[in-house]
Amino acid sequence: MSLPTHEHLSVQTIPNAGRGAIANHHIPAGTTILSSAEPAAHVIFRQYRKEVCAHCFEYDRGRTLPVRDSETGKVFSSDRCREAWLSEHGVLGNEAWRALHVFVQSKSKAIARSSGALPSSSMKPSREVVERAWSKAEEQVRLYTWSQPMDDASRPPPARASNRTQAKSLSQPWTKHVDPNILSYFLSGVLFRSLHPNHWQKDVLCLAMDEEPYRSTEDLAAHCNSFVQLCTIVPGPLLESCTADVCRTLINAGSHNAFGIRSGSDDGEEYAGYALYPSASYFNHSCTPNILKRRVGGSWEFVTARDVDESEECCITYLGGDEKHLTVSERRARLSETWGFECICGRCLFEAGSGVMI
Ligand SMILES: C[S@@+](CC[C@H](N)C(=O)[O-])C[C@H]1O[C@@H](n2cnc3c(N)ncnc32)[C@H](O)[C@@H]1O
Repeated sequence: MSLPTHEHLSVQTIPNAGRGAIANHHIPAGTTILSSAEPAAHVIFRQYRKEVCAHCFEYDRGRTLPVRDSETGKVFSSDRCREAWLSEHGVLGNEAWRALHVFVQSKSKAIARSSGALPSSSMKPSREVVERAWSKAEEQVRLYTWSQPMDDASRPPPARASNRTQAKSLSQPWTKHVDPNILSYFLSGVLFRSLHPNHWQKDVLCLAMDEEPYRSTEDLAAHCNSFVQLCTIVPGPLLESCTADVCRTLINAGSHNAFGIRSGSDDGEEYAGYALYPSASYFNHSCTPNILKRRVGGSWEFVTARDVDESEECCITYLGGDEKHLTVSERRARLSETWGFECICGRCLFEAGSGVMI
């Protein structure tokens, strides 16, 4: 695994903030220092599925977009976006999205009843509980795979699987609750892993990982169930990429690195989903950022907000526009709640240490 290098930026260690993006040289205001590639994984939340373009993420104030692919359920801003999306995902990708669409449609009544959410406790699961849940999910996948007609003689048999255990496994709760948002996020990442194995290895596996990403035991169960369900849905050639390791990486990386898919470029009101952009994930947060980000289609551009000195850290803001005016303690509380860190940017250190109300 290697860290990315850019014309304007190097990735370096930042005291108490992991790694960050440092300017290689003086950069004048208004310079585009980075354009991200397409996301490695993303989700457009189900309630926005008719309003956000699956290719360029355009959202037009709730307008239903004009081009719809009835087989995958995706909508697009234009035929061009649809064509680009189809060629990007290839035959296998199309087949997988079609299969997911059929599965979700078949569960739509149950999804509507539960509104996609499990009743939630506030208990964060311990690491031991997390490991146990994922081992169980992997076992369920093995049992399911074993119960299917063999089209692949190389599949390993599950350990100690009696017919009774198999039958029991197949009637487990993982078949009942369906979360289309998690399924969609997983599938996009599994496809990326399958279509771009080098980028997965080089770019995704280097990201900062959240080792405790689950908000509650129900949240953990929803992710494990989605993994099992996805294994029963995806076409055979994708199974190699549809593993617990891949899905867990997607969760752990997404938790610390994902960008919101919002209306407008930066501070939009509607939160319609999120996406993982590995090359753009080395920008730390500052409450007085020197870098502005703007969405260009399905990617992001990063532009210097002012002159940046050689060796200065380049930072964006993780806060929304309306959050800039909060006090230091309010900003820190938001960042801690959403991102899990105590902000040590210059503004926070100054305000926290200078008698400004905290
Ligand atoms: C998108 S990543 C940024 C790159 C990351 N530092 C790395 O090593 O890959 C976000 C994580 O960086 C750290 N971070 C970013 N901004 C920070 C700040 N202002 N203060 C402290 N930690 C910060 C937090 O751990 C946060 O979860």
